[in-house]
Amino acid sequence: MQVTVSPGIIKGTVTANPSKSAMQRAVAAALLANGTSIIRNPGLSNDCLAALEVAENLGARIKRTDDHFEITSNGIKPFYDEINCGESGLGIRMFTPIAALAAIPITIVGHGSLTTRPMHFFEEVLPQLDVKCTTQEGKLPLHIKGPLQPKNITIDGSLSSQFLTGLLMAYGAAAEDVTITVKDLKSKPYIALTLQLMAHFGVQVKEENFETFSFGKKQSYNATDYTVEGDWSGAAFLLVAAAVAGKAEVQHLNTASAQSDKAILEALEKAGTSILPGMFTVNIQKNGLKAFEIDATDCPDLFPPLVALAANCNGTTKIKGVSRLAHKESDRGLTLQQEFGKMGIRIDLQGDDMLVHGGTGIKGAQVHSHNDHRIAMACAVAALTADGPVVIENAEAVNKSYPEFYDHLQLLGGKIAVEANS
Ligand SMILES: O=C(O)C1=C[C@@H](OP(=O)(O)O)[C@@H](O)[C@H](O)C1
Ligand SMILES: C=C(OP(=O)(O)O)C(=O)O
Repeated sequence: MQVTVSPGIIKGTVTANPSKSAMQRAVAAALLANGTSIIRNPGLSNDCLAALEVAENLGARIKRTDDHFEITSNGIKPFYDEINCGESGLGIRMFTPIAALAAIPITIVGHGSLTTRPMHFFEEVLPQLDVKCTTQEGKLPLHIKGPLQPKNITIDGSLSSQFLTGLLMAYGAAAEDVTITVKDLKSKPYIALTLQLMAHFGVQVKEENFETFSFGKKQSYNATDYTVEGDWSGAAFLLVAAAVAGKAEVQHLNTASAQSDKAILEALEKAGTSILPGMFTVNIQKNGLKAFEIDATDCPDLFPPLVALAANCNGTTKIKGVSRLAHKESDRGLTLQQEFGKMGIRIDLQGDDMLVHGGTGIKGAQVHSHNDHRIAMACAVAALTADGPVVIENAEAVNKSYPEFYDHLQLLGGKIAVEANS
């Protein structure tokens, strides 16, 4: 699919899409519980749909109604010996330890960008928990055979927090008097989100300095009612769109959320935009933009909207944490440099820093998403202040996290033409 975004003014109100990070965790917790859980405001992005399918294959029964999902489960009772996590990094890293709670051999597959992302962590860590595990030279497919036995263990958290999320979720159903110790954990707020979600489903973990995670007496997940929060990661693009090209109100955003990407507010403030955050609404307005400095090590998904913002700020913006981007849906430091380069914006990558030379004028161009949803969305936002239309190839990549994205941008006045069969 090819989408053309023309320069224009942003004005209007929109409701944030549901957070895929929250939804995927809730589906996993509902699978681990006994009974029927209700998930309200459910996400329907590809990553969320993949999580629902995995939960079904691991034993849950799922009923979809107009506005919620009912997930009925009796713990991990796989119907099949294979699960498919689609393109979701969180999905595979969270559901692998969960699937390993079962005693049968299970093959775990995925497609697209997921087939190139690193999984060697499992080969190193799962055998320490009595799970046999093989990969294809550190990549998919994974073959596992449990049952996983929670034990005291020390892991490396520097590549991704998602492996720890998976272990925490699985330990929640089976652990007794054990501790997970983590060295050099990155993306810490995502772990706060995991612990918050586990607590909502009745499982408590004692966390200290994001280094030790202790489980006391054996616990079990309670089936419950859960409403998925609005997604700060997707909304960040809309907030930046307003900051560079007009004004907007984005509703259903919890400013007290554990989501890491609410840090977009800090960047917008540093760039000098005018923000009015309510508890569940953010109003944002263009207001003379200046280059800024921010550390995005713990909120790596913000790089693409931050680059779209920085391209519009006079001066050189410095964003720290670029090494975190190498193993996302694309090598995002490089793809941002390449695609924004086509639009006339120079980006330098210096060690762990990204330098965006903004305020030099954005040019209309033909760009490519590299099958990375956040690259497609960043280019669409950059187009709003370009000197001509920006044509985005492989624009359907947004379906991974935010299928409503182009509709939402249009609701805010974005001029968008979609060509289905290019
Ligand atoms: O737990 C999660 O929901 C996520 C964690 C982050 O990954 P890392 O921990 O690998 O940074 C983030 O980039 C990803 O989009 C979603
Ligand atoms: C990296 C992302 O997701 P995941 O790692 O879950 O595939 C993302 O949504 O940008």
